[in-house]
Amino acid sequence: MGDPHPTTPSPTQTPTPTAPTLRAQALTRTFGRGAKALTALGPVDLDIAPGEFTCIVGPSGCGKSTLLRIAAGLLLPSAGELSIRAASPRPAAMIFQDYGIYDWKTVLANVRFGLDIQRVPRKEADARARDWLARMGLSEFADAYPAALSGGMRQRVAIARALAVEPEVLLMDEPFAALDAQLRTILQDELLDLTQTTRTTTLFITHSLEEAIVLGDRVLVMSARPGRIIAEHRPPFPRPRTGDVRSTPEFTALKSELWELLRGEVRREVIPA
Ligand SMILES: Nc1ncnc2c1ncn2[C@@H]1O[C@H](COP(=O)(O)OP(=O)(O)OP(=O)(O)O)[C@@H](O)[C@H]1O
Repeated sequence: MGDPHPTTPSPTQTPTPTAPTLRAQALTRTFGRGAKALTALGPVDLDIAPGEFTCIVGPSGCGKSTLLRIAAGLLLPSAGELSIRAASPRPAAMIFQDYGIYDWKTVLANVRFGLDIQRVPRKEADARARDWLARMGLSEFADAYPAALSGGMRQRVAIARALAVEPEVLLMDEPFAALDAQLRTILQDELLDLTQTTRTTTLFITHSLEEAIVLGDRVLVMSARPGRIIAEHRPPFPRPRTGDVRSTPEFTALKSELWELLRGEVRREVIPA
């Protein structure tokens, strides 16, 4: 049997300049068994370079969350593999659509949560959590409970909590989907600002093409289930960029191009062949 992890690239392969932080190879996930088995994802091959912000768009049910859950280690692949190249044993932090924060903990305790798990000393953890709350404009809510916060503020708490642990990889599953359009735009701009400073390697799932184009170094389009990557685009906006790119003709053109691709896949999902 051949070595599944050859160390020397074959002559036909172009060597990658930098080893990817996240790599998926022939990744597949099936749910259920026998006649009821449903292939949700794959095969997916994907490399994400260090510091790269990759967005994935695709029709509902095409396996986007499944891919992210495998990356987070919450789910095992059925075949293929996904590996994260990182220095720390818990390199990834995840942010969900429904915030995933604890109602019974104060805002400060929520932001400190990941640091407590990492056994960061209390004083340092408090200071780092307060620093992130200040960056997210939430200092005055440190002692409040999440029930007292708006949806946008809760999502800021979730972002602060994820970034406070200084993750090597950030996994975001439609983090702004529950917010209204104006707030969504504001949080997109904030995230743009933050991630351009931290340069955290990010995999971001969204239904919104605008969001993907504003935020992503790369936008990947997935097919209808079982989700495979069918196209890749690089928004032509140099970094650091701002939300102003939304009003450029290039933005509108790319959005139309992506929608043309996606429309076919959404139709396939709604009206299967
Ligand atoms: N634990 C599970 N058991 C059985 N089926 C599952 C499970 N998780 C996901 N699925 C199925 O796998 C498919 C892909 O689901 P997934 O949530 O990954 O899609 P998605 O692209 O994230 O969808 P959406 O955009 O609607 O959130 C769906 O058909 C879903 O019903």
